[in-house]
Amino acid sequence: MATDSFPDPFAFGDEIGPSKIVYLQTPSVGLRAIVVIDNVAAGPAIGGARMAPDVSVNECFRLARAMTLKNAACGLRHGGAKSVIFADPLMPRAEKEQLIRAFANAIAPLHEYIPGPDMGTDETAMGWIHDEIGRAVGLPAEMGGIPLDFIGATGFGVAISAAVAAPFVGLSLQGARVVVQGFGAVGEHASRYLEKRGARLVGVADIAGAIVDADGLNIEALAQLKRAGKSVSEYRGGRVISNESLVAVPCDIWIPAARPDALRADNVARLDCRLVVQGANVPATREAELIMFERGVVSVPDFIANAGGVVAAAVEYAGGSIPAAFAEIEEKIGLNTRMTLERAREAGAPPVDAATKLATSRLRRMMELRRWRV
Ligand SMILES: NC(=O)C1=CN([C@@H]2O[C@H](COP(=O)(O)OP(=O)(O)OC[C@H]3O[C@@H](n4cnc5c(N)ncnc54)[C@H](OP(=O)(O)O)[C@@H]3O)[C@@H](O)[C@H]2O)C=CC1
Ligand SMILES: O=C(O)CCC(=O)C(=O)O
Repeated sequence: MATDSFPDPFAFGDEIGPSKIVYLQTPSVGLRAIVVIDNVAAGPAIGGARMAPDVSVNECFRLARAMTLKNAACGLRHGGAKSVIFADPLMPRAEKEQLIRAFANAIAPLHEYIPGPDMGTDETAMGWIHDEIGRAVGLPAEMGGIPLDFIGATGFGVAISAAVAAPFVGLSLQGARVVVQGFGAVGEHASRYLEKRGARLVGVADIAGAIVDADGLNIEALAQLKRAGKSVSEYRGGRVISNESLVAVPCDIWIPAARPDALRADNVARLDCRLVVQGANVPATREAELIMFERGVVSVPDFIANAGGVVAAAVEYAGGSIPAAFAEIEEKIGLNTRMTLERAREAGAPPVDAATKLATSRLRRMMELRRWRV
């Protein structure tokens, strides 16, 4: 199927999906977007709408698959999808609103896709989409939504996952040293929730730089810098290091909370920690997972640890409340983290393999119940 100028559109296909890859263009407003609806056996697919200038179809597919596994692992009545709007998220607000509203209209016929916030979009953007087509999650509280990023749903889940995983590496969160790559919605809230449980943040990075302090960084001071549009590397005190060096900062728990493939074959051996809890989506390559396993670093996969946002989104979709969302996140992520690490230990296998089995066995059961399996 592939030609020299166009990739094979079925290259990603396997027994799970994707069910649709849709390219969207509205030239009059400069909209260019891709939606990957991976699998809808469990119900309409929920997945973030990302705004970024540089995401490939392959990356969008990997993100959609992560949503399929995440939603299945959590037993949600939703399939997995992801979308990317190719644009600079820092564009002027009026232009962004026009683009997002155009995106909403372009996805209107894709009834099996429910968009949520992701990197470069937020609850306001979801409000615009809902206003256009009556379908989005992670809505502003004023619209009856659960503002996922404001309440730190994903960061809370990451902290729960870390708390359950810690004893598997003989660690207590009390006094545990934590490094976080990315200080956005996930990174900041994960840092805060872990600090509440006694851990201390000893290293953090954003796009512009990284800062470390073995005695602990002040999270509120870092948050103030970000609110003022500055980099965490402008923090007073501590030591500025390069972004590439963050991976080697001595700590107990290393949390990727930024872009894909942060941990790769060429840098993962530099990790100096016992536990990795994946806040970002697809932050470790397959090779990196295997190297961590060989080196005895326990790695909790993204679709287990970072499900807090989508669990809250599903609760919102079903008409539930913020306290109900927190309770479900704690229960589902705690249980999935424990089952993943126990099964990995029993099988002598990397946690990502145990977690994939856990998610796909639930998914296959749902696929068997659907007519279109035949
Ligand atoms: N928000 C959510 O509920 C969920 C998010 N995720 C995933 O978590 C990750 C982060 O999402 P979210 O926090 O919402 O995104 P945000 O845009 O709020 O934050 C991303 C952070 O990562 C930083 N960053 C980007 N690139 C780099 C880099 N190369 N090195 C270091 N830091 C970098 C950004 O820096 P700067 O501040 O300078 O821009 C920013 O601080 C993504 O992979 C996302 O898909 C997964 C589940 C749910
Ligand atoms: O934003 C949402 O609704 C779902 C969260 C999401 O996209 C993710 O977990 O990556």
